[in-house]
Amino acid sequence: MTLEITGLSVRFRNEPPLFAPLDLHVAAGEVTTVMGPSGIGKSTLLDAIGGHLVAGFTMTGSVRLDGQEVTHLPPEARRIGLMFQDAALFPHLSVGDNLAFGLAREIRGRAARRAAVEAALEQAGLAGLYERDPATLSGGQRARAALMRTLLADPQALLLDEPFSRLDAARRAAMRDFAFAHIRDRAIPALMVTHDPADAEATGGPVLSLTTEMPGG
Ligand SMILES: Nc1ncnc2c1ncn2[C@@H]1O[C@H](COP(=O)(O)OP(=O)(O)OP(=O)(O)O)[C@@H](O)[C@H]1O
Repeated sequence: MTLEITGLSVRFRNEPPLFAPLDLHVAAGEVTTVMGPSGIGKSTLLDAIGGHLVAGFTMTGSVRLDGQEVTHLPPEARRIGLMFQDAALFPHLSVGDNLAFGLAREIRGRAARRAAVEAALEQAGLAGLYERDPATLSGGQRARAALMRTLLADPQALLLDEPFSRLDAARRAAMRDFAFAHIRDRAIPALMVTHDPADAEATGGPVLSLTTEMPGG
């Protein structure tokens, strides 16, 4: 799976575009880091790619997954996973049911779905916590559960918006390894917004700096 962005720009109402038109190719299993000053439109860029732009914002340009144009598809048809720093688990569902909520529809039947969730919990270092109330998890456990819920939807691409910024240094490194290993294993392209150069370095991938400078201008 590859992610290809061509001439993408976003504006709010009739204001000037947030950033210069963007061309970007993210290879399978690669994480491209998006950096840039506060307010330049990093989160908005991810919203545009995922199809989640809020009212008032419009985009031009195109988003393709494996060569297929998804620009005009609703978010659920794009199958692009989004993980952000405040990703919350549903408080009224157990940890396991939170993950089951994310589970791809292709996995059918109670037993098969339960088994898929148990396996995912184990991979995330959360074995045995299926019935737990999310409120009783540690911050790191919650973050892993939220990331796993996103991964279980079998996304074709992953958008990470400061996913690790609430974690302490040790958990942060562990979560990064966990996330990047999944991205490589599943050979999906990923874009990660971060303010932390250490996050960018850990990806081993390219860094994209959003700017308002127009090319040649
Ligand atoms: N609902 C909204 N209505 C109007 N303007 C908005 C709305 N949401 C965001 N903006 C504006 O759009 C611009 C881009 O915001 P965005 O959150 O994408 O920036 P960012 O680069 O992710 O910033 P940060 O690094 O601070 O998170 C900002 O100027 C912001 O004020």
